[in-house]
Amino acid sequence: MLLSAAQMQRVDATAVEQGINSFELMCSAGQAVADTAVELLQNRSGTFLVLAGPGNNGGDGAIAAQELAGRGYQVVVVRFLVEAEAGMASGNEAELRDADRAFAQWRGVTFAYTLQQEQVDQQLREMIDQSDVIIDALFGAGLKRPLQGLVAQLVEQVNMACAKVLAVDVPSGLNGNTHGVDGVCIKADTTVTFFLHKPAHFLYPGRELCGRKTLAQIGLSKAQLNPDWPLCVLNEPDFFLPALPVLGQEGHKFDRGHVLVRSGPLQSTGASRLSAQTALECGAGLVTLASSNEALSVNAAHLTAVMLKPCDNISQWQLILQDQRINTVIVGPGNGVDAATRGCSLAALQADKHCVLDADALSCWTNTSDREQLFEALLAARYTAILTPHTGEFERLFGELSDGNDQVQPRSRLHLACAAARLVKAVVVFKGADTVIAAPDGRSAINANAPPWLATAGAGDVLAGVIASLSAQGMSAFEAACAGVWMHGQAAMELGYPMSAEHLATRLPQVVHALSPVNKKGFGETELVKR
Ligand SMILES: NC(=O)C1=CN([C@@H]2O[C@H](COP(=O)(O)OP(=O)(O)OC[C@H]3O[C@@H](n4cnc5c(N)ncnc54)[C@H](O)[C@@H]3O)[C@@H](O)[C@H]2O)[C@@H](O)CC1
Ligand SMILES: Nc1ncnc2c1ncn2[C@@H]1O[C@H](COP(=O)(O)OP(=O)(O)O)[C@@H](O)[C@H]1O
Ligand SMILES: [K+]
Repeated sequence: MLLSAAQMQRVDATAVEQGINSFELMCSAGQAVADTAVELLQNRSGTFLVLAGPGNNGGDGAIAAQELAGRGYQVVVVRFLVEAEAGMASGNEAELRDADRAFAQWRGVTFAYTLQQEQVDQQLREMIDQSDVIIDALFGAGLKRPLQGLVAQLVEQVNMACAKVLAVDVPSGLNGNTHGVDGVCIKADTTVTFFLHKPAHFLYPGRELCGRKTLAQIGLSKAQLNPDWPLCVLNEPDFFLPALPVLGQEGHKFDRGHVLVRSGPLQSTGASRLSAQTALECGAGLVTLASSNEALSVNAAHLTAVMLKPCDNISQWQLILQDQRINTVIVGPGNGVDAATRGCSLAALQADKHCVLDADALSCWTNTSDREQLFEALLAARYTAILTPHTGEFERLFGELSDGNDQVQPRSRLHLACAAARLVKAVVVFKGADTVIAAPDGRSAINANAPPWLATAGAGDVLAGVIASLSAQGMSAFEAACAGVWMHGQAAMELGYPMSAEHLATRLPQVVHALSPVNKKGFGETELVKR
């Protein structure tokens, strides 16, 4: 599970309400920072510089300093305080007291600066240049505004320094609520976080700014979580494995679903074939490609196990949709940005099928009344549809969205995907380097296993295919989308760079195979007991 900075602060407060000593939490956090800092030195001797901010993030830094000094390392501490404490204080005196207690335990020298000071001076510059590991304990969950003045300059100096940088909780400047950076931010080699990661650690730019991520347990537990918080997870197999398709011993191919894919016209049939082929190879029982008569022979020349059906107009499409055995439909890949794609998308949504709308089925709603028609059909659909937009498609479809939480500005891809999912009651797979999968009930997942070479022509068509395949085999829309996105990234990782969408489509079945519980079950074996 992932928690925003605000939720983490709530966890902290709940812990205190439940009788957990907040200073002990800080001591555990500081010790974890020290452990990670030592690892960064890689068994060499060296100097640590702790840059400590005015809040509890700085307190963690002070505890780490004392711990490191106790282990015999040379440590320099610089504390940045608010000049007029009363005017600038966070208002939470208990938090300030913990940080002050931490500094009271620090036995070494503290160089004190005020945040109002205008420039990084020579002394500070030298301390940065002479250190081997810089511990960034400036700001964590309590960051309220962009870094300015002295700290902004300081961050720029640190980012240019040769020292390794260890960020405490988050790299200072990364906002744990908006998940973004407004202005400058520390670029860390390693980030140590406590209890649970934040979405900002896995969304860009945070994912890159954090460097390696480590998680330390400091005495918090599920007992401090609010069960009403919508689930946000890192998309990993543990999350979707229990939902993967299970095959009955006497199962029929129709038990594993029948996927219908709408082909593009003669000059653009490849995309839908990639989707269809992937859907079949990832386990769907049957796949049919509905193709115009003029494209039929081109499609036929490339397909064997995927079936073909002629379909020249919306009436024929609706007739095909009447087949009750077809349980899942893909519309969009290579289909064309036109009225026919709009009509076929609406008909699919109205036909009580699981629907994956991708590519042109997301781009063809060019005016407001078109979009309203789509949104109405999505809201009325019997099954939760799955939309798979990349950034351009998302912006065309959803434009300016409000997620009802206007205090969090600017909104990240996570906020936008969740808002879109809620608006149209569909699962939204917001594709990118940090693909977000959002469900209408507020659940969300951030995917982090996809390598950059996955961005290749046709990769999206393959993704639509695997998601539809899993959906056809009985997985819920959200779980099918999460599993499909992860498997897609994993297949690309296994292939390595360079890679084409065709390679991806042929590799995906191996990923499904490796994860599927059915391959561990030993079907077809007859146990013969001899006495
Ligand atoms: N369970 C938890 O949540 C725990 C949290 N701990 C630490 O506590 C941190 C959160 O502490 P706080 O809530 O005190 O917050 P921070 O220490 O992140 O910062 C708050 C202080 O910074 C000031 N400030 C915020 N943005 C500023 C800006 N742009 N320029 C100048 N000043 C700014 C605020 O006025 C306030 O004084 C976490 O990040 C973590 O490191 C740990 O001590 C262990 C337990
Ligand atoms: N930098 C990146 N790192 C990892 N995955 C990426 C990156 N950029 C794009 N992707 C993924 O590549 C796929 C591209 O899909 P899409 O944009 O629909 O391409 P196409 O339309 O060519 O099929 C998506 O799954 C997306 O999440
Ligand atoms: K920090």
